[in-house]
Amino acid sequence: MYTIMQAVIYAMIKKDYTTERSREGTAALDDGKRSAAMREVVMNKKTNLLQLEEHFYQLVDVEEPNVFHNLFPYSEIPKIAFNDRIVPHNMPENIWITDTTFRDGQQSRAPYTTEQIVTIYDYLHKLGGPKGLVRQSEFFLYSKKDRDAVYKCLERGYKFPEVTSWIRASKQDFQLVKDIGLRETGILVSCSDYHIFYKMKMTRREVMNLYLSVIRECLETGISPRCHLEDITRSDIYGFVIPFCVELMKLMDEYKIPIKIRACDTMGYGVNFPGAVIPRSVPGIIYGLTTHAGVPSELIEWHGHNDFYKAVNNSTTAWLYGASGVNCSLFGIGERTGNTPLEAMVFEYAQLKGTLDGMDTTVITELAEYFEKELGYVQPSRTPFVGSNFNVTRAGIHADGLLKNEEIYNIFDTGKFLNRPPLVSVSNTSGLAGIAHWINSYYHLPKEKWVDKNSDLVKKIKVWVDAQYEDGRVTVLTDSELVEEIGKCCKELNITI
Ligand SMILES: CC(C)C(=O)C(=O)O
Repeated sequence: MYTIMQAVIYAMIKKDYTTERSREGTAALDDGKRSAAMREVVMNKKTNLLQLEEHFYQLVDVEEPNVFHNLFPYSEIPKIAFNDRIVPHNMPENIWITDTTFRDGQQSRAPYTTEQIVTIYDYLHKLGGPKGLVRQSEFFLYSKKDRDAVYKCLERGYKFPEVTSWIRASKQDFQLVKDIGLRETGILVSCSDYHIFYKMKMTRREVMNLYLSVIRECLETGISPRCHLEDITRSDIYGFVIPFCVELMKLMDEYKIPIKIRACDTMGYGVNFPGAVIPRSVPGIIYGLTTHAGVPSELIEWHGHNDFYKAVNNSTTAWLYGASGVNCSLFGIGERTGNTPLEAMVFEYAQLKGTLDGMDTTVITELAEYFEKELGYVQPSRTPFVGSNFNVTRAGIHADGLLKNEEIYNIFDTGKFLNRPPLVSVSNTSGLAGIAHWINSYYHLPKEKWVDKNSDLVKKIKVWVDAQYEDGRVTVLTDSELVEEIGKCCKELNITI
């Protein structure tokens, strides 16, 4: 039972919250007095808080679906609305990446062979480093081929990425997870009224009861459930998600088995702008889960999609506001526009934490090469970190800068971290500096042997390059064309490089 003081605080909070909700049709977030009171309650009496939340956040069992047509009017572009409620930063001390290359990733392309899965899994292990920052990876268990891949990955004996599963939510499948020797499984618990009413044709109460009974069955088998709250960015956070998560936390207390919450931004509607309203606000959702549903950070993961180009920023935002995990797929390969690219979050991690903590970023280049050679997957050339042009400059003026000091036009030491030193490609806009840089980097010339942009060789090549474009050429020059021409010019000038 909670104390009278806590009850008073809650009455205060509830009054405030209810007024806000009716005023703005959205959730209460933070403001000075209330959050201080909340924090005090959280820090002093966690269990009591959960009891209080239970009283406070009851399921709102609506008769008609709330599909937020004010934010998502289907025949118009979705809207981003603001109530200017600001949520405090709350980055957990430990943050990490989880992987869905073999689940969401594989859903959107031809299946990988068992051998390919094992090779990619090896790479993920190496990339995550000794601290296992690529912490988990999830696998289908549907077919024999899926299960073979799991067995082969388990045989590797790596602690990280931990192999987890994705199954149909049924007793037999929970048993299968257990028999294979896995500890955790993902379970689909779609949470927006789009899914509850239109897809499942149920009420919120019915769906919640169904989910809770399935999760209870999973816990009975001794398996830790990871609840994938599909379409959370179109869901009623306070009317469904939080009451549901409060129930999940109670089950966790009862069974003493961790229950994870994966917040799935299925359609990529999440935004990270301060003061945006839920359900689109990523900070607001994470705040609601940690503060109102009492879910510990280490049990919250964000799963993003890139429909509005926001997958990376939203995932970083989830970290910043209290989710320990971000769920990603390699190169962002996933449904429609894809998921949060795993390699991007490696660099987000390093930027937020000031260290790679042992992650081996050169593996990203190896993986990109593997995907190209083995799977025929060529990265769009301008893709950050892995596209053929990500650190290639064309304009002469930029090449001039690169020649003077690489730091001017390269994002970081890409040679060191990705085995990809910056390059210039030669075209009509490269200028003398571009050609000089190309020669120096292509032939790996030591600094003392660098050719200067005013050298006879560079001037001669420039005449040849200009002539190509005067004849109407529109493409960049290939390496072999340049090598041939440089060879000829060196002969004529009687020099070697
Ligand atoms: C199917 C669900 C879990 C998902 O991946 C998503 O919502 O994006």
